[in-house]
Amino acid sequence: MLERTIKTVVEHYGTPLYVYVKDVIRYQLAKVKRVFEGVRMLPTFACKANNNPRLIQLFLEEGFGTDIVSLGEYHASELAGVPRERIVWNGNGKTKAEMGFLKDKVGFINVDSVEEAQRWADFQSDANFFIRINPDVDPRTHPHISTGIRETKFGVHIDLIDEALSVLRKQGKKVLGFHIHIGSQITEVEPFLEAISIGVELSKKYGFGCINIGGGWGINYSGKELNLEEYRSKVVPLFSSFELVIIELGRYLIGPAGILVAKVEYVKRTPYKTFVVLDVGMNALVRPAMYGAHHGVHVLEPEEPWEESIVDVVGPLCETGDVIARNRSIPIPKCGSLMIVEDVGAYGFSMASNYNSHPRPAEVLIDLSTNEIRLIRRRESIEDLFRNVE
Ligand SMILES: Cc1ncc(COP(=O)(O)O)c(C=O)c1O
Ligand SMILES: N[C@@H](CCCC[NH3+])C(=O)O
Repeated sequence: MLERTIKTVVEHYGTPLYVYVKDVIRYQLAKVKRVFEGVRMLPTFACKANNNPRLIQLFLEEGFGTDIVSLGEYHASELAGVPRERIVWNGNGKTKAEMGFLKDKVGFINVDSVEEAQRWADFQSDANFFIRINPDVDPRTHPHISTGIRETKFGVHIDLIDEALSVLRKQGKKVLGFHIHIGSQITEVEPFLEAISIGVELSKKYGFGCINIGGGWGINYSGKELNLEEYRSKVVPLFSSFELVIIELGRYLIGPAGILVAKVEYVKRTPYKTFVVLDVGMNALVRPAMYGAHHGVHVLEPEEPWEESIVDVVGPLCETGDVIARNRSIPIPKCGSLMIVEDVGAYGFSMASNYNSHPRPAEVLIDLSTNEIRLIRRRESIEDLFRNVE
């Protein structure tokens, strides 16, 4: 059924195309809600994973707010209609211009350093402040997306908490608690348990009844994902005495709901290797090139006779690293047929670029239960690329 819908959608909107499946979003949301049953919380969606306001709206309808890191993400939240009291502002490099603009437009501000705390002296704000701590816990994920070990640029070292707190309090800022976010695509419960336990102990020591536990839940790209039963049984009991627990999930909510639909231009055979050449590459999906990330690929129409080969699935860009999938055993696709790249709902479109002057793909939201198909971002045009040229 999904395949038939995809063909219909492509007839209307062409390729390359990001397609999000509402039914999967609902499924992910239900799983998250089940984990936190009985906990007093503010769940937020991390807009950096996907900034489409029409998707943010789906989370808003389910009681979510947003985690933002820029004026652009604030604007995405505003377009979606997210109320101030549900917006959490993160970032290790908040500019004074951003501080002046956002100081009374967000409900929560996570302060990343003593130096940032000092900069807040220039601004009045009645927002709720949290101090992001660096718990020095290894999340056992890709080094580029590991944020909670002491070598990374994020968070206040535990020895500097008193200083950050006193700087903010002297300014009359309302400090409600600690924020902990140790990284992304974390598939083991232990690092969460370790880091959040540190946050909980510190909250007790400082008398805080609120805590922000960040995001980072890992999804199943290639066999392993975070075990939510284990998370519920080991981590959630830590929250029993808190009056507010904030979470900032991105990937878990939207990652599995997105696919990238590409067209197979042709199959190139050399004496050494076979390449499936798509009409899209690292310009629309940079994760494989950037992190060596694995995304499942699915051939809709195999060549006859059916022949499985080991191939590299590549894009059209002038970069050797422009690879979507490396050394995969898949059926050889028919030229001109469609190929699907899986689990790209998070950090797919939001990290897409115009490299080699390719316009970014369109985005479509589909609901398999009602057959509803909705274009939620039109394809960029060549004119869009040069709109700002003077
Ligand atoms: C502060 C903060 N919160 C939340 C997130 C969302 O992370 P994820 O998409 O892994 O849930 C990130 C990204 O890692 C982040 O930096
Ligand atoms: N961009 C990363 C996730 C980074 C999370 C940001 N704090 C990825 O694609 O996996």
